[in-house]
Amino acid sequence: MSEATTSASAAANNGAAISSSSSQPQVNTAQAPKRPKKVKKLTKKDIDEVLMHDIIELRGHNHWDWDSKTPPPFQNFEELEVTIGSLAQSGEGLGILPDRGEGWVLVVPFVIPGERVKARVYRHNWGYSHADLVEVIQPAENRIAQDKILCKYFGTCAGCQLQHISYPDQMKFKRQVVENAFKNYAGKYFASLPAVDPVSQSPIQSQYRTKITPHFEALNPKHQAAGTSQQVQIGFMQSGKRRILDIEDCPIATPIVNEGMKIMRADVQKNIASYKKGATMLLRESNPIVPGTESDNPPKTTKICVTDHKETITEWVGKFRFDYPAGSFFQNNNAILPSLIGYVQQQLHLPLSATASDSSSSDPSVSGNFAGPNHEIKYLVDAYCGSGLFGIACHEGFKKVLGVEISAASISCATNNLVLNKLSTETTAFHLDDADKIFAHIDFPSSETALIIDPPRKGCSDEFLDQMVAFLPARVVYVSCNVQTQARDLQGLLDRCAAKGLPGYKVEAIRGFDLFPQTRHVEGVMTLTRL
Ligand SMILES: C[S@@+](CC[C@H](N)C(=O)[O-])C[C@H]1O[C@@H](n2cnc3c(N)ncnc32)[C@H](O)[C@@H]1O
Repeated sequence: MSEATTSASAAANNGAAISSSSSQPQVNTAQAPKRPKKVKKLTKKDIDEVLMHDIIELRGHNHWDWDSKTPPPFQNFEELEVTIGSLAQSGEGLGILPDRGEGWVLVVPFVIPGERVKARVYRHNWGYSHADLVEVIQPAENRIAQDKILCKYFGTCAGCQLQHISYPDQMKFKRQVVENAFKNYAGKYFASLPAVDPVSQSPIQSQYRTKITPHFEALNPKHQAAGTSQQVQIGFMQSGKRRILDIEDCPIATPIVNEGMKIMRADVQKNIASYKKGATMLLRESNPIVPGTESDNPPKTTKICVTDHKETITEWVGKFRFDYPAGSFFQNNNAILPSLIGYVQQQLHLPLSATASDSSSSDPSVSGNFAGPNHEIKYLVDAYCGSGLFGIACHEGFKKVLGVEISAASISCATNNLVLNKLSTETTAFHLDDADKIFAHIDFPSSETALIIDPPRKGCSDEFLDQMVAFLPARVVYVSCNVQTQARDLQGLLDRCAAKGLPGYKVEAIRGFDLFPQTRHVEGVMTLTRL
């Protein structure tokens, strides 16, 4: 059973999306999440706020009958029947309880809109409660049959949210997630945005993750002292609980990563008594060149699983080789990278007078590479460049490329990747710096410069957007694993332009890429042209 919060008011104190000073819970749907001066890690508040947008959309209004003292209209751990009305961005189903309170909402994982389900409530917020799925009473016609579900841990493990949904339906859901993000967090400009394009599919929907990070906890010393036998749990968090689920293999991870997991599990199990604390393990696929074949064209590669953060990973994206530290950032779905890169490249080189329909007409997962360089745009800036993925793979057609990254280990790999890919260090360079200062070092003419932004989940800081508006690159391609902060940043950018009396940017295209099949996550790519 899940840990319960005993009163709605206690839960509401955590759910800061709801104003506790007002007698009615409110979400300010007109404004983007408040941006701290220097952007920090995303908090539960931000996540609750995203969920609240989805709840308000389902209820059709933001009027509530409760104040912060109102307890939920049922007992803790009560089992309730509800019909699922929609899927939240979290991948959880939302259902209104018509006969309990006025429109109290249940948040239930692993369900599909239209299904009648039984769920056990365990944590309450102001106007909604989280519940474990107990039973699907009336399954949706499109629910994947239990014996066809990819993973035996699905429904218990917190890692995947969508394995019970067909892949085409996952794509429809993710497109909606992207659209809702722009509606809720760039609402002022939503009417002027192009329709969100269909999500580009991953060529494989299982065995795609090149990196996983399972956890384990040390044995409980009290049980050890009493000589009670204990089973060490090595795996991922359980859905809705703060407990680790023991997992022997993960069907969305690549085969070599699963082989590595077997070896690592056996090692941890054997030596568990020596661990004072639990830990998170790293398992990452690497494809190094087989020694002696370096001068072959192409050289032979092999697959290994790396577990040491400091080791170097070798990964191939199309014709490019990327070496990077095992513990640093790199995209986790190698199979979709050629089409993501092809699309970003195509978007960078759109004619500056392109229309939205020009830019979104082709499905990059089918068409592949870009049509050719746009001679109006000669310079490329790669902000948050990591180990140089976009700067290197998209360098063709640019006179100069400059990348900036805050991790010293990544930047030294990015520089080494230039050499590995035989790119000139005269025309392509990577600098160790804060992206907030990226334009301080750039003497490219802004009307001939394209900017790639690929920040962490928290998005860009105020300082980053301020300097961007001071520079005004002619083309921007913004890649993000968090479409809510991406949309918030778009609004921040356009607001800044308006405040300065500048015409701002036209949004050419918004498209999701499915880097994370079977999960709720989607990568957003947005293309802007300076007006
Ligand atoms: C989502 S990753 C993208 C990396 C790269 N574009 C890729 O696709 O491999 C974000 C990167 O931003 C870097 N980063 C975070 N904050 C930064 C900052 N303030 N300035 C520059 N880089 C930053 C991180 O170290 C990380 O490598």
